Amino acid sequence: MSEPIPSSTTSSETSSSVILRPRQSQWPAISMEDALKIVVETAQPIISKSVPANLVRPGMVLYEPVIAKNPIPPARTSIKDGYAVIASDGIGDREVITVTTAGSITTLKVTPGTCARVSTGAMIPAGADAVVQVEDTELIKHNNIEEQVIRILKPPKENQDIREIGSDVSIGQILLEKRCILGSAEIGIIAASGQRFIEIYRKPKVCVMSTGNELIDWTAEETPEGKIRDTNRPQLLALLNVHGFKTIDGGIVGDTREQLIQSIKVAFKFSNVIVMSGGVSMGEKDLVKSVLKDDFGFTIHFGRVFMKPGLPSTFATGTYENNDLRYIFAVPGNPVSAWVACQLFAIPALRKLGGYQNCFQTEIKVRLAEQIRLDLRPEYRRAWLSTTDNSDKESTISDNENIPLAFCTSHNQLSSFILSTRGANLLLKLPSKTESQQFLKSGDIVSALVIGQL
Ligand SMILES: Nc1nc2c(c(=O)[nH]1)N[C@H]1C(S)=C(S)[C@@H](COP(=O)(O)OP(=O)(O)OC[C@H]3O[C@@H](n4cnc5c(N)ncnc54)[C@H](O)[C@@H]3O)O[C@H]1N2
Ligand code: MOO
Repeated sequence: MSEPIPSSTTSSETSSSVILRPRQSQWPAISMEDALKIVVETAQPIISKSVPANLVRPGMVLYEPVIAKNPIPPARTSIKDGYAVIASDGIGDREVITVTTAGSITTLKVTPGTCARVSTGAMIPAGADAVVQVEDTELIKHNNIEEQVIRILKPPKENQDIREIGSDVSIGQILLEKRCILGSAEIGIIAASGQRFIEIYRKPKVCVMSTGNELIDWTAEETPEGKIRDTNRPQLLALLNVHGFKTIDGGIVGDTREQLIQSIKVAFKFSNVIVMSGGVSMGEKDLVKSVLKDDFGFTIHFGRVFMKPGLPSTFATGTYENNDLRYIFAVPGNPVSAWVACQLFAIPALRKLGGYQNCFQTEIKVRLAEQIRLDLRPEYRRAWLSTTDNSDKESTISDNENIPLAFCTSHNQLSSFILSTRGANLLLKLPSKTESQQFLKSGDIVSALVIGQL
């Protein structure tokens, strides 16, 4: 856990009194590596809850393994539409003594020289030990309604085309491991397991609020002079929803200590995590860190991170009213910084809280489609992956050319330029510039975080 640089400032000095504000940030700009380590080490999964099996949904994470309550299949069933026979009878004519279709039961027994007509999925009648598919038979006698005698044309082998009880899954078998993330396949497996209740990790509820006197709601018909539309709140609510988290809209909060305190208190009534944007830098109205530290007594784990965009990103935790740990991600107000910082810090923490084993975005190697001027800070540049397929010229291209190309979404990558987020499915991880390296060339290979559908 990193502590702020010792400072002689008091709580009143970090208030709105502009003449007293510190002229240098009190918060060391820690490395991205340290910040991410702090975030995932601090975030601890919340408790579990039991949900009826028919209410499990994609994205839920298992708190306990799912165990088979019944064997699959639960009875000996036919794999084919055909005839259940006694294998040792070999080829020849058989009297059809009964019929079983999927879901029906017969008490009749197949005896030498007889057979039962069966459908795929039907129970095999007692006595039979093989199924002969209809294609390998011939109809010999019928009464215009029912088959009476059929001929087996190919010698059957014992157990042919029969699924034995429990041959797919036995009782007590672990079907899904603890921490498994449920998708459509896993939901099907849960349905087959016979379990009626499933224990899952409780997902955190996240309140999203925007701070700033300049903000008006994005639904407003007009933008009054001096105001701007609150874009961060809808953007971050949607981002969190895409990642499967339940969100609460905390609205717009004015830049006063009282309004911040009041809004955070209300948010804590409904959520254990707050993502708030704005008010974390050096301006006289940037009160968020001070409110969290001085009014809520929260620990500020970091107040700046040496990265771009998102330098003043802040992460704080503390308890409020009960002993549950509350988490606050205070991301910068610039829309791009807010979006990137939420992806980099809040999403991994929320995934950890929700029981996910792998909290971070998938990282891939990409080839730069253009030259990039490096920044003093390590940068997360918005980009999209080319889907050009090179498979037809595989033998003529080098290994590097096989690495997919990434195009920056725009040349303008300022943190205020919201269009730089448009279409981005990657965040390129660019290193800081050095004396010897000021640029990356077109064709250079860099790592990138996957943040959208490829
Ligand atoms: N003297 C310094 N000034 C600034 C520094 C610094 O280190 N020293 N850091 C800069 C960096 S980097 C960033 S990023 C911004 C972040 O500042 P804040 O988090 O305090 O954000 P605000 O000042 O409240 O707003 C910044 C910018 O974004 C607009 N904004 C805010 N909220 C929203 C919203 N919900 N929707 C749309 N736009 C929003 C706001 O109007 C400002 O234009 O600080 C730099 N300054
Ligand atoms: O870090 Mo700020 O987000 O560069 O603009």
